[in-house]
Amino acid sequence: MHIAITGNIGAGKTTLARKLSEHYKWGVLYEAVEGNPYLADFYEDMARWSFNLQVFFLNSRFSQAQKIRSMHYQTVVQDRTIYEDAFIFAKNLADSKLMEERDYQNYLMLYETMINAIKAPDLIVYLQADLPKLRSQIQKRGRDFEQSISDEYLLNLNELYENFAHSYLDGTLLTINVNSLDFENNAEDFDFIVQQMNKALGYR
Ligand SMILES: Nc1ncnc2c1ncn2[C@@H]1O[C@H](COP(=O)(O)OP(=O)(O)OP(=O)(O)O)[C@@H](O)[C@H]1O
Repeated sequence: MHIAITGNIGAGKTTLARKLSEHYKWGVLYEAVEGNPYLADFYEDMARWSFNLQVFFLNSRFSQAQKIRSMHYQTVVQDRTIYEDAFIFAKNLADSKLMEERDYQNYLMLYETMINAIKAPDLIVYLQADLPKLRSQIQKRGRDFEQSISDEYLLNLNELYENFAHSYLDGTLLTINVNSLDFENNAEDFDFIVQQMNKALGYR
């Protein structure tokens, strides 16, 4: 089974993916930040590096989805989906004129070819968080290159996340508002998420 966690930068996907994999004894595939050849440059100059970064993420997410389906004997939780790359991050860059229209169209054609070759996750868990929560987590994590992220960028992404969550029809999507949750340090908060997931997965 393929479980995917979606949500804006700093929503807590990586932490939740880790905690869920420990709790359910699932496999886990993280987003590759170390070893990403474009990410730091992208945050310095988005217009220059947007297309390069998007192609890198698209390929990495596509390989993950293929790998998960080939591991049919095991449930795997994935930190971020290919949908977010195309309909949230790349779209935001095109809308903001930080990616040329012809590059975005080229990217979307590549995305279409790829999406036809993979299956949708069995469950998507969307971690919904407002700006103050995202900001505080980004600050806490302290990655140098993320400190330049503007409020506007995060707010635009949040709007696209909401559109995505409301229009997603390829499978089940569970929305969890995490503004007042601390599922990393508070067992009750983590339990609250597990209960909702059990229900969505049809577990008792
Ligand atoms: N398609 C994309 N376009 C632009 N930036 C992306 C894309 N996918 C991921 N990123 C960036 O790569 C980095 C990934 O970091 P990480 O895996 O820690 O996830 P995160 O989004 O910060 O989430 P969380 O805190 O919820 O785990 C972030 O800076 C994120 O914004």
